[in-house]
Amino acid sequence: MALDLEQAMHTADVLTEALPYIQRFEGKVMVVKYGGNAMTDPILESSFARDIVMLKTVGIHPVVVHGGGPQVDNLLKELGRSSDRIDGMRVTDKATMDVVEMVLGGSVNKSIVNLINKHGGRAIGLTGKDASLIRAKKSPMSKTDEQGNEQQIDLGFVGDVVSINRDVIDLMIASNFIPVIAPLGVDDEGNTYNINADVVAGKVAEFMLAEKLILLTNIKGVLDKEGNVATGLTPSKVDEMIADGTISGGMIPKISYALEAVKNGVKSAVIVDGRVPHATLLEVFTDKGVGTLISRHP
Ligand SMILES: Nc1ncnc2c1ncn2[C@@H]1O[C@H](COP(=O)(O)OP(=O)(O)O)[C@@H](O)[C@H]1O
Ligand SMILES: CC(=O)N[C@@H](CCC(=O)OP(=O)(O)O)C(=O)O
Repeated sequence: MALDLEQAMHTADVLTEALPYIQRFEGKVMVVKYGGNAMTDPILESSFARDIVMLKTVGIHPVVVHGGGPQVDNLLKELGRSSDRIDGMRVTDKATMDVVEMVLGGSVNKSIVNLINKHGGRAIGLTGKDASLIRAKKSPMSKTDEQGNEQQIDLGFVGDVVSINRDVIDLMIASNFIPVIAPLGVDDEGNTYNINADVVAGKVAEFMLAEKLILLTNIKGVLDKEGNVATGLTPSKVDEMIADGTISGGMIPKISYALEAVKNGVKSAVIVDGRVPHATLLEVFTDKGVGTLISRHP
């Protein structure tokens, strides 16, 4: 009996600790990017879905943007195909684009929607093509070779975000739905583009002037040369870390677009370990949020 009371007091403490955060964030938009690498375990998937439902229930407006890179890799492999990545971007030819659309706009999007709804949320899945939510253009890319010459790289159907039609998201929020967005975009000619999910999350956060951008991934945060979680990152420090190879691969778009989102009006962005159960709740409702924080007011 005494133990039960102790447990109940602990629960009361936890709820009380959350109160100022609930009050502060009520009515605010939070964009949560759910990376394919964080979708690995059914327990973690459920804890993610419950966190999103919890945010909505206390009056915050979560907007989910998801990835699914490893899931695309799996289907490509089953089909006997593969694709290269350059600085975290998948080189996407027409046949790869079809697979990307099938996986991100299909199975991955629907399973996240299903999971959130199973936990009592009202999620609606959409891709950037629905109501032209994500206007895109072909992404130009260049890289400096070992001789110091700039080389143009053709990434195929990889897109950059031109604009986000926030009316669509506002409408869903106003009707109490949780938007779950797959990172596909469309241009004026109707071409479909594969866009890195971190880029889409950063841009959605920017266009929504979100309170927070939470990027869930499979590592503790941005690691410095010594392997410690880096904090207080500035654009020039990040450029330095990319140039010397400390930041590479999928971390390049993640940190770059998180910085850009904050520069363009998002209050804070945080790169957190999605392998920790309830990583989103910890980040939003406690002081114990961990990972790499980028904020306008350090
Ligand atoms: N400096 C760094 N700090 C942390 N992770 C890094 C760094 N440089 C490269 N990475 C790689 O970036 C990965 C996260 O990016 P990515 O695989 O695209 O994840 P997600 O699927 O969550 O978007 C990490 O697992 C790690 O391998
Ligand atoms: C252009 C590009 O790289 N697009 C990504 C989109 C999915 C994604 O970003 O998934 P994660 O967040 O799980 O890495 C891809 O094709 O893998």
